[in-house]
Amino acid sequence: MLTICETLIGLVGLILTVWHDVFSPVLFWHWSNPQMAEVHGNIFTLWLGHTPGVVLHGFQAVKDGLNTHPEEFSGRLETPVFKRLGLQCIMFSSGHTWKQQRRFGLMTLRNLGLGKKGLEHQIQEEARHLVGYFETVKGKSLDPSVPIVHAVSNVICAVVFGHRFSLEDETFHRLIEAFDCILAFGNSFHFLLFELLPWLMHHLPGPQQKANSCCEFVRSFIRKEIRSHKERGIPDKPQDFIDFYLAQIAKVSMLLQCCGFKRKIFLGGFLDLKVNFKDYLKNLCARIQRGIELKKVQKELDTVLGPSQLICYEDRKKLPYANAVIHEIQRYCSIVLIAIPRESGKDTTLQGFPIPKGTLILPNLDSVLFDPEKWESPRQFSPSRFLDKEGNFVNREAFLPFSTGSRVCLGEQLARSELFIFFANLLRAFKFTLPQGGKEISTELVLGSTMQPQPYKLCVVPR
Ligand code: HEM
Repeated sequence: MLTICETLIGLVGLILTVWHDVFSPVLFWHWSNPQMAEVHGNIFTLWLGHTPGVVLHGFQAVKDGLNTHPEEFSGRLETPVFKRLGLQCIMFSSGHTWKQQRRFGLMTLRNLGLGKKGLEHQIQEEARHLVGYFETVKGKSLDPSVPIVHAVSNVICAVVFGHRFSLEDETFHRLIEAFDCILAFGNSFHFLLFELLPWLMHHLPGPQQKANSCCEFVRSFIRKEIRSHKERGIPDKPQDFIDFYLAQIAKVSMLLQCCGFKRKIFLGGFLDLKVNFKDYLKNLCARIQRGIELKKVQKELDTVLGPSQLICYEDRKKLPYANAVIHEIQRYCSIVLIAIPRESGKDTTLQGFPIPKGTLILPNLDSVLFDPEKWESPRQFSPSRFLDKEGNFVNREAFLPFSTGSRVCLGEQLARSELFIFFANLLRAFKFTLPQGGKEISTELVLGSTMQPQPYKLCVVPR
């Protein structure tokens, strides 16, 4: 009976939703359209089927919403798809479970050497492999996203599993494909149907079944990794995320069981963030080809760094222009249009507007990165906005690609280090040119859970 009701409610929701055209990716884009805020103000409500969603538009609304209401707006929606696919990871959990996972995640990243030499060494190692790979290609035209995806994925694999994979590894390819498939499903119309008609869609053939089997593949891969960690035993000094996790379970197994702390899912969730980063780096390479003064970055790199000097994150302080270019790319590309939606945990008010418990909160990060109140000519690419008159790097408060508040991106520091070290290594070693007779790289982005460039090819030529 319940499932029939669910289906009927879902159908009504579907009609409403399609009518309002709200859930489709095109409209996802539409919500973030500045004209919506011009008409309705910087805080406005959208009805997503029968759920109210409050969009926070522009720096002030996002900052007020996420920083002054850290507790009230720290929940996530628990949706049928996440439940069925078993995606109860740190990113999508709420309340006590989320707090526990977040504390443990931060502590473990620190223990593994985040902000110290330990994790930086992994990134440098991957940068070395990446440069080595591009050297072997000898300037032939290629899609650079493949080796770049491998490099960033390998950093997170080293953190979680304690080892990297070779570019030829079949399982590694399948793992990356599985994440791509899950993300693609998340952007599809079938995802929407699954949210609205979970019972029906669970039994019908279609992309939802493929996404399910991809989740199962990732889970079984992680199970295997956990098994092999258990077999070799936890070293006195844990080496990776799984070691820390197993050690923690051994210490407080009873407590963890009470909290419903699901290790494999957490790790799965943790892993899937590499996809964000991959899109960003793909974007980075595409944008590099356009009007960016790469030569100026390369001149700065040549002046400050030796040709074979190991590049550290700390070096950004001596490379203000390169640092400014990376920041401006990240602002201008704005790969995460809307931060992962939050859910209000109790009735509250925001800038005088009542926000009832259970409201979906949609912080529009794109509108922050292009807020005309905060950025001069925001639609122009201009690294100098991150430099003062003397050419020193300056931080900008509206630079929030990683969001802000209690659920700010957990991997922010890791991502920043990777971006800087990969970018500096690649630009020191290579110039990037279009293949002869090749098409200009399209600046149209592909809309998805993160924005991606159109497929493209480049020649990576040693300098
Ligand atoms: C350029 C790369 C990245 C960008 C732009 C980015 C951006 C974001 C954003 C916007 C959120 C949502 C925050 C919110 O709900 O307000 C988020 C969440 C998260 N990110 Fe990232 N991220 C990146 C890379 C990474 C990496 C490499 C990791 C891996 C450690 C990571 C781990 C996480 C986690 C665990 C969350 C969920 C935090 C929570 O819900 O408490 N991210 N990220």
